Amino acid sequence: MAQTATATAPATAMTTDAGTDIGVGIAARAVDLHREHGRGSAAVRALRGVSVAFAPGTFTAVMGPSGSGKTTLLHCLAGMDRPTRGSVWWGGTEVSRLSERRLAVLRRSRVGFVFQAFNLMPAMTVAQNVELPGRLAGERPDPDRVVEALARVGLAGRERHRPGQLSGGQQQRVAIARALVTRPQVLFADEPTGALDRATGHEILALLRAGVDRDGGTCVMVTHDPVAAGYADRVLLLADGVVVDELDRPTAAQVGERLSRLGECA
Ligand SMILES: Nc1ncnc2c1ncn2[C@@H]1O[C@H](COP(=O)(O)OP(=O)(O)OP(=O)(O)O)[C@@H](O)[C@H]1O
Repeated sequence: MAQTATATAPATAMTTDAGTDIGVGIAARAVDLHREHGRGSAAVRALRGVSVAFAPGTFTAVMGPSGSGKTTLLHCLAGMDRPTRGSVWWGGTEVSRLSERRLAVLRRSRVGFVFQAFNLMPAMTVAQNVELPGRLAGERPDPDRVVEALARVGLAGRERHRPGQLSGGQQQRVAIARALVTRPQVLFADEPTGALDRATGHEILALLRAGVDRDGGTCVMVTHDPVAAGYADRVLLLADGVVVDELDRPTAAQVGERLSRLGECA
């Protein structure tokens, strides 16, 4: 794709599929997002017109049945996948129109991503893992930032350990520090507690919640777990590639109930 000038977001309030007015102060948003995987008769319409906005300083959980498009939405929002149609914005920047090169540079500084499986390099130290994305981008590591990022996730003093010397929860903390080291506008997390036991999962969720409450970050998390979704300010429910419902300040019980209703409809 040709390199394009940075476009400016329209200064109008917007509405999600569920009809909630989000307003103009947004960290990220999707506008009429469509994503088709494959072509012709084998094509799968993973997203079929998702419009949603994420206000700064909020924690959103994305839920829905298997195959409803959660990961596809997260990847499009994080600039890791390109929508077939529609647009993705980070603040006033239209991400979906950027060249690959500009997108890669911007993605490094503006968003962080945490995976279920931690994705750490076992032969590297904790500090080297946190520095790695910057090094791959040709940047000189800033040791103070690495130390600060590790302190924020409760791992001060663990810089020289290897991932194999840490528990699963601590490894996920390293992955979160790696995602936060550039102080991104939005942290995206795909099932960040999926590989952890319940107690450790709660520690990670509390950490994500603190990143929003204490540091003013914005977090968007895919999860299958209603208890995890209970940490969020808002839950978006996806089914068949569209947002079908939205819950504000949800309890785990409310989320579970809506999910089972969705399951009955599926
Ligand atoms: N690379 C791909 N090629 C073809 N189809 C894909 C690809 N990625 C996803 N899909 C399809 O798109 C649809 C949405 O997938 P997606 O992974 O976004 O759903 P999900 O809600 O995250 O599912 P799960 O909860 O099982 O992880 C599914 O039907 C899936 O099979």
